[in-house]
Amino acid sequence: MTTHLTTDIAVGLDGVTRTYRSRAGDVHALRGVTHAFARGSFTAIMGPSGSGKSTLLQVAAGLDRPTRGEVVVGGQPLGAMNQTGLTKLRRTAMGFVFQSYNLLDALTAAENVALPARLAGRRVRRAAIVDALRQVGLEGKARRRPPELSGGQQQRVAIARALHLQPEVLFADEPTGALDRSSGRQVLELMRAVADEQRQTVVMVTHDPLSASYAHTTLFLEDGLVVGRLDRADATQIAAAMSDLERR
Ligand SMILES: Nc1ncnc2c1ncn2[C@@H]1O[C@H](COP(=O)(O)OP(=O)(O)OP(=O)(O)O)[C@@H](O)[C@H]1O
Repeated sequence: MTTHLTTDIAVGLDGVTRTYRSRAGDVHALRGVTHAFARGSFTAIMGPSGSGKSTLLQVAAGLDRPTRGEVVVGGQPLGAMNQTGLTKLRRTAMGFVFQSYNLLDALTAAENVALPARLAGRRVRRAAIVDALRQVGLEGKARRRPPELSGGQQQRVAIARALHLQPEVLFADEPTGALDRSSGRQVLELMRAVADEQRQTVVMVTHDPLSASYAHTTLFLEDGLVVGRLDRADATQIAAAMSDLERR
């Protein structure tokens, strides 16, 4: 992967393997994954349990190092970075959203959104916080604390927190896993809008074909390899591809 080709690639994986060594033997969680996540794309990652989805997300986000291969985020190869550099890049270039919202109950929504920037020692602009909350449709809830918000609203605060530093890429692991259908839909529509309107890049692990149908592209993992891909597919097509995989 040469630098002049990476300008429109938010996250690039080149021959990535990840082997966990354990007393019971080696576990090959990723066996050689090469994929370019284009800037402004929304990609869902699906696959049977144990196929390597979480490992892929962790390695792409620099939370875990590949055994072999290279990960490039925003044009920067992660392999060449030390822990301090990686932490800095994660704070500025990446946002994270998980099934559990990980908000602090003692802080208001606005303070939760501002927290990563504060931890990174950055100046927090009030206007940027208001913008981030507006982007997720919560401009009127800035002073509420998480216990005073619904699950869907809390997840949207978590997304505002992830987006407020304008990261290159938003990584999401089962972001709607704890939400009812209608709140889940709002969160998925929001992530799609983030990609379509802000040209930010979203990579989401999910078990749910309906969630995956909000993405532009679904990648299918099996046994540590990307074994398939669907573009602009609906939930029925994605579910059919998943059951084919699980039947093999
Ligand atoms: N820390 C670890 N040590 C040893 N093996 C691990 C470790 N983490 C994951 N694995 C193994 O690596 C493989 C891939 O795991 P991973 O969690 O990436 O799969 P997944 O597709 O996210 O699964 P699920 O859908 O069940 O969350 C599995 O066989 C798992 O048991």
